[in-house]
Amino acid sequence: MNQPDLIIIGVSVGLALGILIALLVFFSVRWYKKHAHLRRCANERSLTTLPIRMNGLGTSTDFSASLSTSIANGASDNHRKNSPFNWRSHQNKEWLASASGIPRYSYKDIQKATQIFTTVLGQGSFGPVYKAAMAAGEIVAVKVLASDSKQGEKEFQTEVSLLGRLHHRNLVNLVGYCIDKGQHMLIYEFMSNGSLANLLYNEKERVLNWEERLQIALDISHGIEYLHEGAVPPVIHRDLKSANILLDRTMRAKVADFGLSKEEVFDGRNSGLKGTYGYIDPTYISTNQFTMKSDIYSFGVIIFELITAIHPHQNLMEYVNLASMSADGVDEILDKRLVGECNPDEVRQLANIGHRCLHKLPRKRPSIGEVSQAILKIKQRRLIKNDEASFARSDISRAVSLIEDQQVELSNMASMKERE
Ligand SMILES: Nc1ncnc2c1ncn2[C@@H]1O[C@H](COP(=O)(O)OP(=O)(O)OP(=O)(O)O)[C@@H](O)[C@H]1O
Repeated sequence: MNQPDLIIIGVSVGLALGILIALLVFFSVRWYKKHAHLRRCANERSLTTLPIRMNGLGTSTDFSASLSTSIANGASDNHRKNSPFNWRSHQNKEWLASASGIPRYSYKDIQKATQIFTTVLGQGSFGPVYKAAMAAGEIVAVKVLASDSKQGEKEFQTEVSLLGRLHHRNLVNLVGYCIDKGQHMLIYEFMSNGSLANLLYNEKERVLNWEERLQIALDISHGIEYLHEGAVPPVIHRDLKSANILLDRTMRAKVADFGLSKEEVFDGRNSGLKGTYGYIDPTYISTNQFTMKSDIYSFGVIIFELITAIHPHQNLMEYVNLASMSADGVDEILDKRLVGECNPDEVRQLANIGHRCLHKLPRKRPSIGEVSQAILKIKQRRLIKNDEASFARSDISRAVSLIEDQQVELSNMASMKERE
């Protein structure tokens, strides 16, 4: 072999080696990237997995363990593979729990916090509600879903996943939940002044004054405004009523029970309707279509409850229809306890908003944004009037003190003259 041949062979071998090394590096980088991605995914999954608080002591990850177990079982277990309903519902449950971002408590935690379910705050269609003091000291309300409730599980899932992403100062916030020992519980912030219904209709409660009622109307409309216009996707409450408006210790109102898919209302026939009688939009009854404007209708009913303290089951709508016949008709149905204690113009303005919410045609009802604006205007007008009145008051007092000063000066001058 001559020298040029040797050079060609050397260069070829070198090139082949170079290509081999480049390929090796390329495939190593790909392998590394793929594994790094898988590791990241695994980390992300464990980050969104909720820890379970065990008796307030530390945390346990048996929930994430059960998640990975169920995934592994889902892949290997033929029975589960062949029954997609079971598998999907199980997977869904875990996803809801981990995606909601809300603390999960054990049954023991709740048992201890409620002192073995002793203080009952009330009873709803889902089951009893108890007062509880959590390990960290916060007072909460625990709603125990009745185990015989047909839709309990579904409502539970709906509410946990929904509430996990809905937060507003005029909504009753979900602060925890419990799925343990076959029990499902929802843990809410405690609303120490109970429901609006109780405050309006329980004679033992103190009377809500007009300012408070106006503020409550505004708070409710802000809560609904968040559900209709702030939440993505928007949320229709479907069961707005005074029993679902709760008040905190400063009498600020919050909307409760949103996201609960109610059982059908039973009216002697299988109507298929959801909601509470007295608050249901008549258009929904005839079309079976529930829209945001159906929530507006229910809010209209609540507005008239605030004005009259007459319960919808006590012919409220008949009184409201009569009142709508004249501009000052609402004066006749105003809560007797407010007569002489509030500005009749403000009552009429709020009633006017209420009438618009109750319009027979849903498209003629205002949006919740418009309702909030209109209620806010009533409050603003009052503030302006109060300011004007206080300015006028201060003007008068300034004039009086000026006259008094002048009188003192005159009498001083008179006494000086006398002395001269
Ligand atoms: N977060 C809370 N803080 C204080 N009390 C509460 C709280 N949640 C509920 N309650 C009390 O428990 C009662 C029952 O509430 P729940 O929401 O279960 O039923 P409801 O709204 O009255 O009726 P339904 O379930 O038929 O709509 C309420 O009227 C209220 O007195």
